[in-house]
Formats: sequence, structure tokens, C-alpha cells
Amino acid sequence: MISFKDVNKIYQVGDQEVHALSQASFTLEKGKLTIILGPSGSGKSTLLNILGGMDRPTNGTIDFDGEQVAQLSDTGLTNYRRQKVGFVFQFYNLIPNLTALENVAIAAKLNGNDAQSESYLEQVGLRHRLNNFPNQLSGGEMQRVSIARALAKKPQLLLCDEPTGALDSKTSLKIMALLQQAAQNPNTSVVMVTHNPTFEQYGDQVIRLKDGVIDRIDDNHSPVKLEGLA
Ligand SMILES: Nc1ncnc2c1ncn2[C@@H]1O[C@H](COP(=O)(O)OP(=O)(O)OP(=O)(O)O)[C@@H](O)[C@H]1O
Repeated sequence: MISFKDVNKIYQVGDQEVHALSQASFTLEKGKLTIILGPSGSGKSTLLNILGGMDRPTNGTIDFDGEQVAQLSDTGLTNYRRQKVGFVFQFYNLIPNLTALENVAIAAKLNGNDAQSESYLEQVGLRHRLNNFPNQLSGGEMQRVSIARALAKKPQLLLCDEPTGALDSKTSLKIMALLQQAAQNPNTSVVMVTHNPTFEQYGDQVIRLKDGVIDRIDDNHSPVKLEGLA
């Protein structure tokens, strides 16, 4: 379980303070999908960067299964990022001169389980694309590779930053289905950041951000399940 308590992020721009995140408190549970929803500039990236250990809060506490993430040294934070967090980005960030399989194997190697790279691609429906390079894949397929790459780290936290932002609506739903599938793993919390409110129905929890403040947190007891669509 990951708990944020009264987390603030203040950027100093010249003599101005920008309160990118104010008093953020919430919990992410394993085996659940959380949608973080908010318009441009509401603090989504700031929150994601802190969750992923790419940035530190100005103050507040972050408890990750008992580990105090905000107190970690630089090395501690690097290890946290490497060992616990998988990332999925809007524009996939695949290495262009490596095949789908090699892109996944590189990440899997970090955790010493590169023997399973093929099975991660199989999980995302790309058994037939192992030896294709990114430029031979569609946008949806590239996003599948990037999800396989993130899952290959066996992350306890899977962070997805606008993962459907560059995809058409039909492909987006398939990616959404894969994220729901990933959240069935009882060891993984899945977080999807989006500005698109149509996705809120698919999450177990919805956190709404507005001007750096959590406006509302809703538990969705019967999210729409996209099973079979992935
Ligand atoms: N490094 C920084 N220095 C100064 N201000 C920043 C910095 N990063 C973000 N901000 C400011 O913090 C606020 C929140 O930004 P953030 O990027 O987290 O929003 P967002 O919801 O992710 O927006 P978008 O959807 O456009 O990416 C904005 O006012 C932004 O200008």
C-alpha cells in the first residue's frame, strides 16, 4: 500500500512560489487501478513524478509498504525507481533500433528475469511481433510493447502517464483493458494519469485534481470491466 499524507510541492520561479501540489493525501492499494484526472496544469505530472521517485516533495510523508520514500537518499530513490516502479508514457519511449523483444529484455534484465521477456509480450497479445522494430508497429502495438516492458520489471507500482493520449478511441479501450488486467495482479498498484474524464468509469478509484489540490476522491465499487477486449 502506498499512502501520501499532506504532500506539497512548491516550485520557486524567480521570486514567485508555484504551489504545484498542495496537501495531497490518498492511498493506492495493490490490485487496484487508480485514475488520476485533471485538466492541464492541475498537478498530474508533478504527482506522478513524485510517485515515481523522479522528484521529491517539498514536504509531507509518502509511505510505501512501511518505507518512507520522501526520506530516501539519492541512491535509495534510484533503487526505489528501479525496483518498484514501472513506467508507461504517452509516446512509448521505445528504443528505435531494438526489436520489441529486445526492448522488453533490457528492462527484464534489470530484475534478472529476461528469460521471461517473450511471455510478457505474449501477455499483451504481441506473440507475433517479437522481432519487429518500433517503426514497424502501430501506435497501439508500441504501447503494448511499452506495457510489456514495464511489467517485465514486476513493478509494485505501475505508473501510466496519458497512455492513450496518442491513440484512437478503439485502441485506447484495448490499452485500458490491459491496464485493468495488470491491476488484477495482487502485488501491483496501477495508476493512470489522464485529462480525459471518459476513463474514470474504468478505475477502482478516481482522484480528481484541480489547481494542485485534490478536489475529490471517489471509490468506484463497480467499475466498467473491459475484460476480453485486450
Ligand atoms: N519545474 C517546474 N518549475 C516551475 N513550475 C512548474 C514546474 N513543473 C510544473 N510547474 C507548474 O506546476 C503546475 C502543475 O504542473 P503539472 O505539469 O504537474 O500539471 P499537469 O496537470 O501535469 O499538466 P499537463 O496536463 O499540461 O501536463 C503548473 O502551474 C506548472 O506550470
